[in-house]
Amino acid sequence: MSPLEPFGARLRRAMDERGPLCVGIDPHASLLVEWGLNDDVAGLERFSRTVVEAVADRVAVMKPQSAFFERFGSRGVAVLETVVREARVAGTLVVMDAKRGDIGSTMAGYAEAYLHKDAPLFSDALTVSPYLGYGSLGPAVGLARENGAGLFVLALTSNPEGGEVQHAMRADGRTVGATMLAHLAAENAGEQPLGSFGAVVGATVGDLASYDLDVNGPLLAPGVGAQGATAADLPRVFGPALRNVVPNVSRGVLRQGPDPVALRDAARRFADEIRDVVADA
Ligand SMILES: O=C(O)c1cc(=O)[nH]c(=O)n1[C@@H]1O[C@H](COP(=O)(O)O)[C@@H](O)[C@H]1O
Repeated sequence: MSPLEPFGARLRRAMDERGPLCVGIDPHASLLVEWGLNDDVAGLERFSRTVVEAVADRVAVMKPQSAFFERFGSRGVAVLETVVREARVAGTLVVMDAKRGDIGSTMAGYAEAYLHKDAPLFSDALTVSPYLGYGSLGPAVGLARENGAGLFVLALTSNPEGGEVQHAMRADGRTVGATMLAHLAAENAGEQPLGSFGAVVGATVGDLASYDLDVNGPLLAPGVGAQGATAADLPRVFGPALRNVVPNVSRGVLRQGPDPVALRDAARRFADEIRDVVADA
């Protein structure tokens, strides 16, 4: 596997081989305690390593949530570096969930931090916020292309508050969320087998019939499990775009720990349910 092979192509293959499930690595303080760990750097490290060892050799994607590592300062970020490296070595693709977004010149710095192949936190893809204007993401798009990485752009997020921004109607009659999807479709035009610039579309957002989800890129769908969505909701939400959906489950799997067998079983149950609904669609 060439490190410069585009993320979209690598993701398509991983989804075909392993199914589309993404397991989140979200070391909430409450989960550390539930697992009998201390809410400290040693607990963070044990938690993350256990999750990686349990599932990284079998799921297509893992998504560490940077916030829960940053909370411990530089030592937490050092753990995050290890998690990213070990998960990638185990054969899964890593989406860094840091939801970065800033004016273009600063965005270039964030891009260097996550999307340059020599960066300590280099990840296969990064979540980014386009709400300083889609064009502000330009440096991240460029560096991702150069390094075979990808982006997941927040379009229609899973939280109930997102609608006030994302469903807002623009003067041209399109919603803000639809505009982000249109930018991504343009970014991915002509890419085979799948573009590298995905959208985040929550599994909880309900009927999206009025949105064109055909962006020729992956759709990261958080919200399954703890936020109330189920695999059975996915066909209704995503319609014909279901084939490109990467459902993320974090707490729904993590709450089954710390037993690695229980974590693996939980991931397999979600993966099986998702595979069945995709096959039936
Ligand atoms: O970008 C994300 O991953 C994301 C976007 C979104 O709209 N909603 C959302 O829940 N997420 C992330 O997905 C994960 C969901 O975790 P669970 O609700 O525990 O499965 C968290 O890390 C969230 O930050």
